[in-house]
Amino acid sequence: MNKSVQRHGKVDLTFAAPPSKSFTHRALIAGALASGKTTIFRPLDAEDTRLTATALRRLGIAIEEQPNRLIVTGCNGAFKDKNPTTLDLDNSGTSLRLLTTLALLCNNPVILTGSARMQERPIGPLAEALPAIGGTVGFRNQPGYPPLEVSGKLRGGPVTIDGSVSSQFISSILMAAPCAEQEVVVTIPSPPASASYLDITLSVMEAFGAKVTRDRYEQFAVSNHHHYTGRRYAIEGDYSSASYFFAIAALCGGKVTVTKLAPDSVQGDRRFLDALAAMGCRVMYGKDEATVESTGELSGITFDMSASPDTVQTLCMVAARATTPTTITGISHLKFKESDRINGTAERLRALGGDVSVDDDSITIRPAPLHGGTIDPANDHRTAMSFAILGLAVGGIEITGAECVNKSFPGFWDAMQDLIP
Ligand SMILES: O=C(O)C1=C[C@@H](OP(=O)(O)O)[C@@H](O)[C@H](O)C1
Ligand SMILES: C=C(OP(=O)(O)O)C(=O)O
Repeated sequence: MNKSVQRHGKVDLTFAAPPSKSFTHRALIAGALASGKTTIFRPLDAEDTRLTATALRRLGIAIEEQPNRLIVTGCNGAFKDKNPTTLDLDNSGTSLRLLTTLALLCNNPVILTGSARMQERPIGPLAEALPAIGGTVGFRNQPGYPPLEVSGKLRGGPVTIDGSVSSQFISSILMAAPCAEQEVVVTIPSPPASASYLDITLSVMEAFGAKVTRDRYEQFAVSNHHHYTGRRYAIEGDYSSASYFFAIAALCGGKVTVTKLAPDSVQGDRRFLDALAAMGCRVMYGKDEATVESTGELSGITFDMSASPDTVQTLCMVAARATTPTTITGISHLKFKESDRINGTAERLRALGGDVSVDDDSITIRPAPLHGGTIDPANDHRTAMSFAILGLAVGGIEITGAECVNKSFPGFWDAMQDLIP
């Protein structure tokens, strides 16, 4: 499916944020490990969250679908798998990484695999850490990359893990830890990438009854005497997906309100609004919504996005229309996402006339007259959505393979119907 995007003038629009992908993955996993049933209200129904649900079903978890809710019957920390299982997680990094440690709660070995791109996304640091808590990991092809086979029992104990490539490695151990045979103490020797996602992980763990003692992002001690209990759990709105709507106000001028967002959310991508404010937008918060207002005049900024990886590309689009340069730092791990989002974004902006330079951990975007062109997102949902929004300011941008947004935001093009018919 291709989408042609033309320039649009000032807007005055309201959108509803879709449910959070990260919270939905975690609620499914906590509900699966819990004792009793969990009702998840307003879960995200997207390709990635369906991959997590399908994998849990393959491990014997009953997940019933009802309108706008899922009913999960937990296994009380021990899966009832009868045979070795292969889980294909396509290109859902969160699904594959979080499920890797869950394999230590299975009776049989579990093979975790995925798409060609998923097999280029590293998992070595997690694999190196698992033996310390009872796991055995083998690689089917390239060491350090999926497909991997995981077996063993979640004994628990002290474990040190490098989170510089992905916070998901740490979240994986944390999510399973309440089901270990002994307390799990996770030590992180250097600041983890995307640290804010560890706050999402702890938020869900504690909501389901886990007990975690933390020392900043350096150490987490998870009690094995406080297990997950099934509950009613509502998914909050997704700030990563909401960023595309907010960016419309910045790029076209006018006002955009996004509802169904928690103003006090721990989601790191809430910081995208701070970046817009720093660039000259007016940001206002309501009870469960946020509003961005802009004249369309934007100043460049220097901004650390290390805890907000999924809105870096959205910010790059806004930066491309600012009157002074922008440098975004803390982004080295974006090389390992659905695509190499640092060089991929730079190359695509340059193809539209952009003036962009990159190094291993940052991208700098300078003012330049942009023109239309064709953008192939290479099956990266965030590349497709980001450049679509840029098209509303530049005009004449064609997005090919636009269905790739279904990974995280199946309703994106419908929501944009009035702007991108
Ligand atoms: O834990 C999660 O839910 C996620 C963590 C982040 O990945 P990294 O920790 O690999 O940066 C983020 O990019 C991804 O979309 C979701
Ligand atoms: C990187 C992302 O997700 P995942 O790591 O789950 O593939 C994303 O949604 O941008």
